[in-house]
Amino acid sequence: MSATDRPTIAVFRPGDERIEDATDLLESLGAEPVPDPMLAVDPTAAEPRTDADYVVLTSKTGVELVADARWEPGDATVCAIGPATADVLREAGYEVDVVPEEYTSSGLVATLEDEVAGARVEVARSDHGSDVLLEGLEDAGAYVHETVLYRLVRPEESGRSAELAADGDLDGLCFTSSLTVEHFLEAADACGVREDVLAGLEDATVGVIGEPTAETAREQGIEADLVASEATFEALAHETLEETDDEH
Ligand SMILES: O=C(O)CCc1c[nH]c(Cc2[nH]c(Cc3[nH]c(Cc4[nH]c(CO)c(CC(=O)O)c4CCC(=O)O)c(CC(=O)O)c3CCC(=O)O)c(CC(=O)O)c2CCC(=O)O)c1CC(=O)O
Repeated sequence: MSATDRPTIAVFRPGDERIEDATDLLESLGAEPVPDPMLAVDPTAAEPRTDADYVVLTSKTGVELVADARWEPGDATVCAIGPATADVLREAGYEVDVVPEEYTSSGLVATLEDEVAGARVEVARSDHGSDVLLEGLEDAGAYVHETVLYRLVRPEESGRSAELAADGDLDGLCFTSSLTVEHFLEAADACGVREDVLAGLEDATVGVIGEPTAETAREQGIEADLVASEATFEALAHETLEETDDEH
């Protein structure tokens, strides 16, 4: 716990309004947020193909970039990986045709696999998107093309949360993607404290946004205490804080 007796919760969202929203939400729930952005966006200036039957968008960032480029979907079926991405599409004036029941790459594959045989599917996303989506759609018979709209990099100044974790001063962590886990541990390596961080996390609540992130954490030696009941930051924040309160 911090000097204020409020649980300290680290959050790693990109350093735009997403980290501000996350910080505001955690504060409103009674936590002391530790904002430590682990992702920065580096646009490539690439644009989605215009001849696709289906176009898949997997993030708010991707939507903002295509909207800025005044991308026109034409007759394509527009698919969003989850409700947050769908909301940003609608706010930008696009119609959203498909949102899977489970907000993950495999959830999208499950939703589309019966209808995409022979179709051209454009996947527009970052340079770190998972192969599950491309391979799953190809296995369903689609002609899949990926456009990398942006690269995701670790901000140089990131790492404050790793130092706190190494000292046992974090009560909870909210990991919002696989790369946030990897970059958090890279930051720990940069400070030479990986082993202390892993030990410090034993007493903290580790929350992750979805099963893909939980799997990455496991591969890196971090066992998640909870997987959010749906892939939204709101669910992740509430559930991580509840678990943190239960444990302290
Ligand atoms: O691991 C990486 O960082 C690179 C691959 C990657 C993972 N996430 C993003 C885009 C992105 N989303 C969020 C938060 C968030 N995730 C989801 C569902 C979701 N999206 C993906 C990837 O496309 C996955 C992984 C997968 O299934 O392969 C998942 C499942 C959850 C998981 O365990 O990762 C949603 C739902 C939605 O979009 O509607 C959200 C939004 C939640 C909300 O706003 O409430 C983030 C972090 C963040 O918002 O803090 C990111 C990374 C930043 C960005 O790209 O803008 C990617 C990149 C990609 O898809 O190419």
